[in-house]
Amino acid sequence: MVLFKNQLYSGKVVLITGCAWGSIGAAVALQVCQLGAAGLAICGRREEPLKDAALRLENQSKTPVFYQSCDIRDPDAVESFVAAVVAKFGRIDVLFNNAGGQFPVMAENLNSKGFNAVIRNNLLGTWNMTSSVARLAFIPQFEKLTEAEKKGANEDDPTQSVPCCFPGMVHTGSARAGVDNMTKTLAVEWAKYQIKVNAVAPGTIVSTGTQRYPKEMLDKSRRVAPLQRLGTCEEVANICTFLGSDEAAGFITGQTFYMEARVWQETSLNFNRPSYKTEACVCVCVCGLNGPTECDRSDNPRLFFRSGGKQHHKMCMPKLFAAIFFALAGICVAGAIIGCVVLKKEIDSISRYDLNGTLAIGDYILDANSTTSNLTVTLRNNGNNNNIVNARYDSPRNSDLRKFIYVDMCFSGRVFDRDNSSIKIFTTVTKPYNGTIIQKITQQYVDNYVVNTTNPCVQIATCYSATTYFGFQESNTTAPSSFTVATNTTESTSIKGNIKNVCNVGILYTYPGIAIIAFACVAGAIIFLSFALACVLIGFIRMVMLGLLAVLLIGAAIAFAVLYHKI
Ligand SMILES: CCC/C=C/C(=O)SCCNC(=O)CCNC(=O)[C@H](O)C(C)(C)COP(=O)([O-])OP(=O)([O-])OC[C@H]1O[C@@H](n2cnc3c(N)ncnc32)[C@H](O)[C@@H]1OP(=O)([O-])[O-]
Ligand SMILES: NC(=O)C1=CN([C@@H]2O[C@H](COP(=O)(O)OP(=O)(O)OC[C@H]3O[C@@H](n4cnc5c(N)ncnc54)[C@H](OP(=O)(O)O)[C@@H]3O)[C@@H](O)[C@H]2O)C=CC1
Repeated sequence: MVLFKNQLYSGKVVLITGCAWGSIGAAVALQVCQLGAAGLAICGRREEPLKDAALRLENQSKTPVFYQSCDIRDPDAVESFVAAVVAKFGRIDVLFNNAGGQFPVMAENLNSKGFNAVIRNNLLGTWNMTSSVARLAFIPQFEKLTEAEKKGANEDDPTQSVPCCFPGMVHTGSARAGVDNMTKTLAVEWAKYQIKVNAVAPGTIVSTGTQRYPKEMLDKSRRVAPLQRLGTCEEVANICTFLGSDEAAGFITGQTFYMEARVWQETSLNFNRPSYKTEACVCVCVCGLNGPTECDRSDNPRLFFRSGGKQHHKMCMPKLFAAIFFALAGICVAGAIIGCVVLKKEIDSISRYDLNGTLAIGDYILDANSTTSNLTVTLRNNGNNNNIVNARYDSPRNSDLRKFIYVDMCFSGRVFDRDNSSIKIFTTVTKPYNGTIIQKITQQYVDNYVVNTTNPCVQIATCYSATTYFGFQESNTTAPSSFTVATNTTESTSIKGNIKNVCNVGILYTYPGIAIIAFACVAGAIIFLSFALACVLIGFIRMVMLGLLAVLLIGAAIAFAVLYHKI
């Protein structure tokens, strides 16, 4: 590909700083040599890469190459190098200030020495070289021209200047900004010598230099680049060669060419920015009277809410939703706490009957919170079954919502004073709240539960508004004579001491309404909290999808709760 006129650099002596093979400087050098440069001078701190580059350049062109080790930060070394170039080639026509560089570092980790090193490299070094070449070559050469000939040497400056900012490399950003201004200032100041001063800000270029940078950093550069790729040394060389040619760019001066115009601007915007999409932003602008605000100027499609006033508020949709969901989660947590406290209070108020002693006929088991009698143990003289002891249990609060109450009755020994006899239990339910259920439960105990002396506990279920009679009957159908004590109340005292404990009257299921609300609040808190976190972490679209899923889950949970409640 022939980009430039053959021999464009014919007769020109070119000085390029920093020219190791593979660097931008070397690419510029190759082009100018192949375009017929009369002489090339290169420098760098290390001699070996210079020697290598000089050999390659001479192999690929007819241009004689002069190289010398020189640190551009050292003004004396620069002065001596430039003098040597002038001595070697007699003049310098074009200077490419290419040498430079820095190291990636966060500002807070950058010490003064490091900052100074980079400023010296990129700003001071550039100045040293520019000043030396101007004083030792450009200006004297100009002075020697006849009036007719005074039409110019030119200088091309391929260091970057950063249009916006340079996150992660404040030192070089500062330096490049300095070079940008230096370019403009010298272009104006030295126009009288017909020196044209331009700068190139290449963006991120694949080179030996960037190979030393972390891959993530280069990936990020690629991502934010308008063209979604990194540049090549040759592409930078093209613009440099163009600018360095008086013939091609003779009227251009004082310019900084941003090869990848918005790259750093974009990088800075993306620096530490959350990952959610900006197009989902709601822009709430409370506008003043002075016309459009920053919201109007946004590139992204946004929703606007406006009112009068002087302030401007912006809030992104995910954040807005996150705030709402956090608030809802907070309400749910409060509801759950209140529900649990109420439930606990209710559970604590449930009677714990522990008679720890003898239950006598006619004794009452009192509800801890009630002065009314709840459980009455009486004798029932039914004529035929004269050996039956009956207890009657009236639920303590007929008006409340509790449903099932378990009464555990434990015996320390036999109910009746008769060795090795088993006891059969039966219950009779009157006024059942729910005949079917009660019957089922009581039936279970009636049929299956046989108390003997080694397992003397029974459990009897009752329900509110019901009166349950339960009793203990000897399995032996023939009533032993000693049981006749139960045939009348006066003799009932003989069962004293047989029933040791009637304990643990507790609830199975109390205040189902409150329980459901508390459960729903806990579930709601979890769900809303997840929503809020989803908004913050995964963005709006995914959050909406998660939201739909959550709505389904909530629906299923409510349906389950209602069904469970009904059953
Ligand atoms: C996305 C990419 C875009 C841009 C791409 C390019 O530009 S590509 C082109 C890329 N090509 C280039 O950048 C090539 C040219 N660049 C260089 O030669 C170096 O980066 C230089 C400019 C710092 C000079 O280095 P030197 O050794 O001659 O320097 P010195 O002895 O005068 O002072 C050194 C002081 O600076 C500090 N410091 C130095 N390095 C590091 C570090 N890695 N870590 C932390 N700190 C560091 C340290 O304080 C040290 O003092 P100490 O603690 O030692 O007492
Ligand atoms: N590559 C990129 O993406 C970008 C590069 N730039 C700039 O473009 C220029 C070239 O970049 P690139 O080719 O990638 O860099 P490289 O690191 O590949 O090459 C830098 C060259 O400069 C020489 N050099 C560095 N510091 C000094 C010094 N103090 N005195 C003399 N010579 C020096 C190096 O040789 P030695 O080590 O032997 O001294 C080397 O030959 C640099 O200024 C760089 O900062 C700007 C923006 C982006």
